[in-house]
Amino acid sequence: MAHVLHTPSLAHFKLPAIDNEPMKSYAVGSEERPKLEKAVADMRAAGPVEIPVVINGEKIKTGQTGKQINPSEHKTTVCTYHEADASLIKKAIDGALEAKARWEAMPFNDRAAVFLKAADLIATKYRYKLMAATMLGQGKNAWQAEIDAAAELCDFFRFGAKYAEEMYQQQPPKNSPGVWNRSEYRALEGFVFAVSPFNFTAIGGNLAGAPALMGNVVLWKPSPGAVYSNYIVYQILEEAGLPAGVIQFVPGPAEEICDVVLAHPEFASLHFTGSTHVFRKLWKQIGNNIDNYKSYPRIVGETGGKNYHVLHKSLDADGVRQAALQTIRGAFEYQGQKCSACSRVYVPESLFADFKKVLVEEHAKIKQGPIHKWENFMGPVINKFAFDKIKGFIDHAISNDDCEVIAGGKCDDSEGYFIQPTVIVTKDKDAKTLKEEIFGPVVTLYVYEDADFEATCKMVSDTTQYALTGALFAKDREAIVAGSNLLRNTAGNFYINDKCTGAVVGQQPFGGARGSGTNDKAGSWSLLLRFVSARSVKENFVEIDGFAYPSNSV
Ligand SMILES: NC(=O)c1ccc[n+]([C@@H]2O[C@H](COP(=O)([O-])OP(=O)(O)OC[C@H]3O[C@@H](n4cnc5c(N)ncnc54)[C@H](O)[C@@H]3O)[C@@H](O)[C@H]2O)c1
Ligand SMILES: N[C@@H](CCC=O)C(=O)O
Repeated sequence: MAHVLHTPSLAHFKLPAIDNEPMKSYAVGSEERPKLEKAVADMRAAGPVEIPVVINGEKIKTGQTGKQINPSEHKTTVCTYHEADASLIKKAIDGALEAKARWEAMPFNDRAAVFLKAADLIATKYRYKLMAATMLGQGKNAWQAEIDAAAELCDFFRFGAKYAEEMYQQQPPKNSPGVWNRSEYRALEGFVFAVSPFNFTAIGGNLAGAPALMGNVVLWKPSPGAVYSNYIVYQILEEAGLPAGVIQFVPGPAEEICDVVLAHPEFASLHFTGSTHVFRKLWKQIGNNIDNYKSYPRIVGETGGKNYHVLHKSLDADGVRQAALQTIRGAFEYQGQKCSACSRVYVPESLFADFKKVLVEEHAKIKQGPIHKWENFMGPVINKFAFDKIKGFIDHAISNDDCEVIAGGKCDDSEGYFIQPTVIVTKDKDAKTLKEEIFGPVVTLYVYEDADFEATCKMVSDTTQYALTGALFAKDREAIVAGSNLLRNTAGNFYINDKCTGAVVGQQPFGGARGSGTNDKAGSWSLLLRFVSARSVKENFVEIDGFAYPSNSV
């Protein structure tokens, strides 16, 4: 059995003050611009790197490899990664369980220090390298890489420590005379399985990092579309002092890995972000294995969205223009590959001509191309599968009499996976592109009669299975109140006169309900609560004279 440390508590430590990581602009002439340019150029010149599986700190080259390509120029490989197979996954689970006793016994300030140091390493020494890997591997431009791989990841680690500290301070409010009541927030028994998506480097770091911060051990299966950046995050945690075995980095074939992990009796929790159908499949698999587990697994999943902007007739000309500009950003930044991306817009008839005019004029100014060309607001979608899927939605709209493509619509995968930002107008409230998640740069507009605002809010609610993000643009305060109420359950993140993307850790805790996930709110205390199992401890200081109650006296 692993030796458990007995560490004296010599003080209650207070974390340093926590704030959002300041964002750099990368404008021409800024200090940071040439540094990032150099990091991207160096990474392109260096060619593909080789990434191992990491188990118990040991870098393992299995010889069974996959590759991550640069979606801006798909002939270029960003990394070749070794894949874990079933026997390595078993080894990873055994090693994690071995590492567990020491890690969960480590004082909180020491665990927190690892993540605070990792955040500082990301903000400084590794900022540009991590951003370059996110740009080249995941097709983000500089600004999108900054808000993800630098700012959000730092925020997840730092605010995570702050929320954990606050959670540990939650103690029973009452003690009867001669009694001391205490609450302990134990790590889960067993291990956590983190399965991360391609689209946010920060999400990968948080899926593995948040449970580990709470004293858990974690198997982290990254997405094939984000292995390079995710491995750098792993290495940063290692450099920050994360003990071997606490997070096992196991890229590889998703289904094979999931089959081994989800069948294991010590499987304690799934921490997933990705598509709704994969999450449901994994949930069913867990359900089917329920008799085999030592504990009831905690299932935490943030999944797809069909996010909306609703405009109200009270907007003036400036308000309409703002709504159009915010729609361009919300729908097309990072090529619409944010779970929060705006995918449908409901516009009152009286505003439609003006809204469409601004939208189409501004759309014509969008520059798209490889992300290492700085003028590009948009880059490629992640891979061939995504390209074909998104093109399928556009082709469907082109061939459908109820739909009109009013901007964009062209797709070109000759060098990279480029899909033009596409605007569709439909007369059909149940159009496919109004209902299904596309996860690409396609937005569908639906025009409603000015008098039908309430019915339209109901339509927004009833059209899809999702409830992730949404925005209401209005000037009239009564309309804002009415719309906010009518749309209450349509979005876990709701915006008033702002786009439906861009949640910031510590400011807008993120997550949706219905088909969009368990809404445990990434970047908040409530997420951390899912990775602990509380123990109530009552200590008694008083002795009793006998077992009988006073009421037994006669
Ligand atoms: N709600 C959120 O916070 C949030 C954030 C980011 C992304 N997303 C969602 O993620 C999706 C896009 O990301 P993606 O393309 O990486 O998602 P995805 O579902 O294809 O992949 C996510 C992870 O699941 C794994 N996976 C894929 N198929 C699997 C299978 N059959 N069995 C087991 N594991 C499997 C992948 O390898 C990856 O690690 C979108 O639906 C988007 O809305 C949601
Ligand atoms: N934090 C992101 C969502 C992450 C999903 O991809 C946002 O709010 O735009």
